[in-house]
Amino acid sequence: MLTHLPFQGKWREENEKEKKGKEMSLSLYECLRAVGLHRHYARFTSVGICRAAHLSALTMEDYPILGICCMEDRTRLFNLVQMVKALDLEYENSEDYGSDSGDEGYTAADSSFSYVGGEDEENVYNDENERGAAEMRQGRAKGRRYLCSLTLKVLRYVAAKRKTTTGWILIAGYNYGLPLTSPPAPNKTRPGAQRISVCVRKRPLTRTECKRGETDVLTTPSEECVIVHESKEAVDLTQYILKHRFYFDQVFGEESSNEEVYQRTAYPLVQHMLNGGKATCFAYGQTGAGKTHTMLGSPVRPGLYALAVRDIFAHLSTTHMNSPLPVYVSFFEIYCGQLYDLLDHRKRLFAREDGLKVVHIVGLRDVRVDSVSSLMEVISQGTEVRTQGVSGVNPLSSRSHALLQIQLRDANQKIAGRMWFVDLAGSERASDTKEDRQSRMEGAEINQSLLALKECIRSLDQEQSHTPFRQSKLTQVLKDSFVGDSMTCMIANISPGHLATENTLNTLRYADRVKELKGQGGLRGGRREKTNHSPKRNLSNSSSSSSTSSIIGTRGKSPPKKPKLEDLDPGQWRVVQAHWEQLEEMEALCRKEGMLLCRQPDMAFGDYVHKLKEIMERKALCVHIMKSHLQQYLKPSQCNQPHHQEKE
Ligand SMILES: Nc1ncnc2c1ncn2[C@@H]1O[C@H](COP(=O)(O)OP(=O)(O)OP(=O)(O)O)[C@@H](O)[C@H]1O
Repeated sequence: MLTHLPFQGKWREENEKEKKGKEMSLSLYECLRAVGLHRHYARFTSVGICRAAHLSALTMEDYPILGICCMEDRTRLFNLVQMVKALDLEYENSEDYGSDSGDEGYTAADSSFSYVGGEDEENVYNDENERGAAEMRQGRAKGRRYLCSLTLKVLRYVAAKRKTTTGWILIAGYNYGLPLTSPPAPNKTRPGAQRISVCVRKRPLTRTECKRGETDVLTTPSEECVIVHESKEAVDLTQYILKHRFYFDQVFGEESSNEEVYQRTAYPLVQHMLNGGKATCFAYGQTGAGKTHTMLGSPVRPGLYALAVRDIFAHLSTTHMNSPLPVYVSFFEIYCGQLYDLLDHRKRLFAREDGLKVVHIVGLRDVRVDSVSSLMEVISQGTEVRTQGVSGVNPLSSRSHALLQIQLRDANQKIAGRMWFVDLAGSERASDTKEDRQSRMEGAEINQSLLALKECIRSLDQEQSHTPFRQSKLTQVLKDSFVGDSMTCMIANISPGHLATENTLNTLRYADRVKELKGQGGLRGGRREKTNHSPKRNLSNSSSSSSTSSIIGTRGKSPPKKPKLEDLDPGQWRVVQAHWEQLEEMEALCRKEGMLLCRQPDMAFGDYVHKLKEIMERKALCVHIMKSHLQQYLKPSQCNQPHHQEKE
């Protein structure tokens, strides 16, 4: 407590000695500022507390003397004192810390600081003492470095502490530190009625996962929202939880049945097909996340294939009673960029474009089915020969994309409706796969095709004139589904276990990207306005949109505002920092490999990270970068430096 401390005596003397005409302390001010108590700085110094280290002697009884009265300020000071106490040992033992280097060397003028040591001090010492003076200067320089790191530690500690003590950290639509998704607009159309819908399905923990003691890190608070609770560790080793919130057209919890999922995802597509249209339903996700369970199901719980065919036959039997349209199915896989017929002993197939740019799969076997059971028989034949492999995540992982095509044909054998069900290969990172060459090639091929698929769906969504079908075999054979009046639904399957958190986040980010730019001129614009209250959303919006305006200046928009670093929480600082370093590293590697790095204005931070990861994995030749654009938002060096925050 202050009354028992010789602060009026020993500290003051010490401080008098230390200051010697120099200005007031930096680190104390910075520490107080970090917790929002800098307005009390004068009071602190007036009672002799001029250095951050002095704070460790404070007790709560001293708070009123220092003008700290309200509960909030008391809590802040308490946290700060604990922090300084925790660092005390380091402070005492630090070799870097010069014996006389307290808070000297800096001036405090309101909230801006400048260094005033150095030159002036040299005059204090004469030539004989030059060596000693040089040593002292060195000591001070070390001291200043130490002070800087101390201040940083205090800042990080306090920020982390503040978050942990208040509970969870919430990051909306988390994307490498940049939130992307927004809550859905209130009057949105039903998922099935949209041309493109993106849904998420969470499966329950399996028995094996339960036995392993895995915990469920996913919650689905509403039909459109899923939250990932990611366990993290702060710099001071404090554990905290990051909550990543994502919004989709439809989110299915673990209690949802295949029938329910079907009704809200594929059923509208089947109706569209029965009206002569084209539709595609994708199951996407990490291996073991439930794609096959959703698509194929089991005899007891039939999946989307069977449920769709059930409805098709039911419809045909009522509307075409006399001569129902024949139903044909074909089933093939795309493995390492090659097509194999699963209904014809894995015969190699070729996708060829005719003069009208229509893609045909030459040699593909069609099988006519007349009931659900005959369809299931055909599918089980094909599934048996589908390529599977061992991934780091799953001992029996699907390593190919399986495509089931259901066609209705009229009397002239012309297509009167077509539907694709695509069970995509496991989306886990290539690094999760085994190290042999074949597995790496599989992983790279899968990644490339998934990326191409995302691009195609996005361009379809935005009604762009050019859709990059040829980027992969998958998009090439599905070309027909991306043009005209087609409908698409993507079901992102996610595993709830904590060990799968990273892959789950990647799946959700991917799905989020597919949907991200939905209706740039419409829905998303509306959403953006609606959700601009959050500083994090401001960051997201400014980083992922209108990025050209400040660089190219062609869109007539005012430049996006810089996000303020104080608006980011510590979790974001760290992630941005970490990914930035990773980026630099990857970029350097790309250059070393002689790769061409070209820049494209409309690229968000998350995309950039993804692209670089992709390129590192598949060694492609081109990556689109808007680094200078990113830099203006996310200067990593600023993340930890309060001085820069000040300037912001
Ligand atoms: N919604 C669910 N309810 C109950 N069990 C599920 C559900 N989804 C998946 N499972 C179970 O989880 C396990 C893995 O599911 P599944 O084989 O469908 O994964 P996958 O994503 O198809 O994997 P891969 O890509 O390797 O083929 C299976 O045992 C399956 O029965």
